[in-house]
Amino acid sequence: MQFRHHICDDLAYRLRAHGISHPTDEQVYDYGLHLLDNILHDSGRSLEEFPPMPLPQDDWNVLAENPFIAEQLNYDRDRERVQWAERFDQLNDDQRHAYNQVMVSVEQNEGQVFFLNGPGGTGKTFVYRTVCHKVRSEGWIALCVASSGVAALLLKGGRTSHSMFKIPVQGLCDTSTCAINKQSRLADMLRRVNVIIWDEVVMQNRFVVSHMSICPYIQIYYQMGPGGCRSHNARHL
Ligand SMILES: Nc1ncnc2c1ncn2[C@@H]1O[C@H](COP(=O)(O)OP(=O)(O)OP(=O)(O)O)[C@@H](O)[C@H]1O
Repeated sequence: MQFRHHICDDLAYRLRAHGISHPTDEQVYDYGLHLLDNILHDSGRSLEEFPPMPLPQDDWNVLAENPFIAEQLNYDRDRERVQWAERFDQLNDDQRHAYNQVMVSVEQNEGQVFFLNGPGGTGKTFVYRTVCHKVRSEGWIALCVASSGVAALLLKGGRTSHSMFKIPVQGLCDTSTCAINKQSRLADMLRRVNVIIWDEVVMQNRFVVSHMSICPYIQIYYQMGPGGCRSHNARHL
């Protein structure tokens, strides 16, 4: 109670951004408790386990959307559509073949895994950007990850795969698991993903690749970059 004013000092602003034009102090503190509870839920705990902490009284879920989902949907769909159309018209035959294979799987929710392989500068990035624009123009989620921070910088909305999927950094083996609680907001977002584009996947430890391809959260990922990666259930393009 003693520190609540300091902990919640930016929440009045956030509530105003959500349409509550004059939030009372009680609303601000209650919203703060709700956010604390959300953070604890991400690690499988809850405020109820920490008496005498008060519990939130209002249902703030209707107000506070999942920030992971909001981030992935925060694209201007009309702009994405225009960018998709520009690129789609320019695809050459091979690129169009790869694009069509992936988009059929995405649209029909087939959950296939593809590897796109080719020499440097042959237009692999061009294809996956076209896929991304199409998916985002439909209001769907395209996750872009890369095995290195530098490669992730080149992707729109890109993150490193370790950061996105909480992949263990050390001691990877065939029983390793990603540190994602299935009740977390990150897991909720992953369950809604339509396509995952994974640049430079061949740089990844083989246990990461084989586990992600059977992970129930993941419907599809789509590898770009030179190299000869193989997987029993991947289609090579
Ligand atoms: N169909 C196309 N029409 C016009 N420009 C294209 C087309 N395909 C690729 N390009 C251009 O060619 C250049 C190289 O393409 P891109 O970066 O997609 O290759 P890449 O295979 O991903 O290369 P790397 O393996 O080095 O990452 C880029 O400037 C891209 O805009």
